[in-house]
Amino acid sequence: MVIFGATGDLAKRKLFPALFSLYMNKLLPPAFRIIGVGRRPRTHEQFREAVRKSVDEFSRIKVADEASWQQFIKNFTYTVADVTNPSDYEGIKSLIEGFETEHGVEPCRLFYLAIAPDLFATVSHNLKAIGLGDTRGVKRLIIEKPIGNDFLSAKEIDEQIKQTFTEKEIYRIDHYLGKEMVQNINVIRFANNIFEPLWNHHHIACVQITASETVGVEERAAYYDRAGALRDMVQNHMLQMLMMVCMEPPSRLKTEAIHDEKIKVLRSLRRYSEEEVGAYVVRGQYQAGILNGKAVPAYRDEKNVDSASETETFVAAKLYVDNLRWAGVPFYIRTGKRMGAKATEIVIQFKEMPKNLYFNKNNDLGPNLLVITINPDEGIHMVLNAKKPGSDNQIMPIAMEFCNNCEQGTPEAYESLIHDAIVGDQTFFTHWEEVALAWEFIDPIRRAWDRNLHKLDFYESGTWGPASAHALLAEEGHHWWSVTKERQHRVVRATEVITT
Ligand SMILES: NC(=O)C1=CN([C@@H]2O[C@H](COP(=O)(O)OP(=O)(O)OC[C@H]3O[C@@H](n4cnc5c(N)ncnc54)[C@H](OP(=O)(O)O)[C@@H]3O)[C@@H](O)[C@H]2O)C=CC1
Ligand SMILES: O=C1O[C@H](COP(=O)(O)O)[C@@H](O)[C@H](O)[C@H]1O
Repeated sequence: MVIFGATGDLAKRKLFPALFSLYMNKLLPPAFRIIGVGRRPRTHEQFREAVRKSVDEFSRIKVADEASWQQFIKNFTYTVADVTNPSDYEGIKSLIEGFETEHGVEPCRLFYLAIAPDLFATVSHNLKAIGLGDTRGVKRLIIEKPIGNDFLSAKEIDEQIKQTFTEKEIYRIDHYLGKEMVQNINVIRFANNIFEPLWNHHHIACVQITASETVGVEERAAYYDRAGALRDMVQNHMLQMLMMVCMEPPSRLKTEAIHDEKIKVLRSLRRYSEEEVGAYVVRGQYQAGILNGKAVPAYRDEKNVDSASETETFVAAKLYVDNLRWAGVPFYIRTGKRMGAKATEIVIQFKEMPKNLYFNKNNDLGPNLLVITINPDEGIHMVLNAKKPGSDNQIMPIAMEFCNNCEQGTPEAYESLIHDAIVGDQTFFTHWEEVALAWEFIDPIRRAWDRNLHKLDFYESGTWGPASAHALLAEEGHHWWSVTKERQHRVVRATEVITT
């Protein structure tokens, strides 16, 4: 595996720890080599020390003994190369071929582009020019999101990389698809007969998908201030979770069948014109506030952010999937930085009972909820109504709960995805058509905001987004649910969370 961008943030925080965990779980091939590439000069030793630091700091599996560490790290080498310079690929080529000859193995080459998307085409082109693009054995290209910054730029990148790699050789990472509970959505839906008959507009009132973060822009302003939350999170992760919830059962558990069903969801996703965007999509930017007892600055005061930046750090939207299954069901999505808690979760809110036999002055009969918690807690819980102990007809919500990661740690998303790329399973990678359709949905929203047709709202750090994000649901008589760990036996309204 050649990692372009081996001196960068992604390699440090995600790729090296994932590789180490795979190694410790005996999920790497018996003979492998990791070739790190970057422009910064590094000796092999310095590179290996950087990998060790990253594993110590970020890996879920820690180094337990020096002997196994040495066995692992001896497979890492580094070479300096500027990917825009074709002659710099000579060094990479000789390291690859040297390894293959030494071990007498057929080529099985994975090129991981942990670099900016505007370099994807250059690398693919240069790999082909040096003869690394047409191997006898296996070659695969692993690329990160976001691919391009709109449909046209993504298409251009795609056409260029396809001069070297076929669709079947391109592994587009959306790390949310590597998360255990995102992969579990299909199983929960298609392996439980109690859910599938209810999974439609007859029984579901609305679906809410939240991916909230407490972190701010951190060190990534150069990228983020240009991208914003719409491109950074909605175009990929949020729409991927939506597809997993909405897709029809695939004819079989094969990559193509699953991709086909996901693509159909995006084809049914209602598109908004630039003029309509204001009625369905809210954008926000964080202001200063208090998070975990600590004062945090406004987005505009963050390092390397333009002091008049209009970049959105929060998006909420009301989406519709216009097909027979989902006609009329609102899908509310929200994602943002510097929010009240780190939580990724999906709430399926079922319709109310047709008649309330338990009507009392408290009006305490709430809807049933199925909550899929993705991060940091992994699990599912169902919120049901039960009799309040000792009362006559008072009702209280109770939760039936399964925790996926309480007893033992589960693999990190990058572990699953790197492993899938090694064994050639594209199921949890994004097909080009998903990328294209997602951009076609996103582009008018972005254009409407660039034209300032709809205003940017502000929210205090540590809260749940601007008031307009709550109004979006109130119009339909809904409100955001918050069912996080601290409140697992109590269902509270998001509005209460703000005030508590
Ligand atoms: N960081 C994250 O959490 C996430 C990142 N991504 C995506 O991953 C990719 C990498 O992101 P990230 O690691 O954060 O970025 P960084 O800016 O931290 O790292 C960029 C890397 O690219 C290398 N690089 C840049 N230009 C060249 C060049 N001309 N020749 C060779 N190497 C070059 C740099 O190496 P050097 O300086 O040594 O040349 C560095 O290793 C991006 O596409 C990003 O969108 C996606 C999801 C999350
Ligand atoms: O891709 C991205 O995801 C992270 C959030 O990922 P998570 O696994 O911690 O939920 C986000 O912080 C980042 O901006 C974005 O590029």
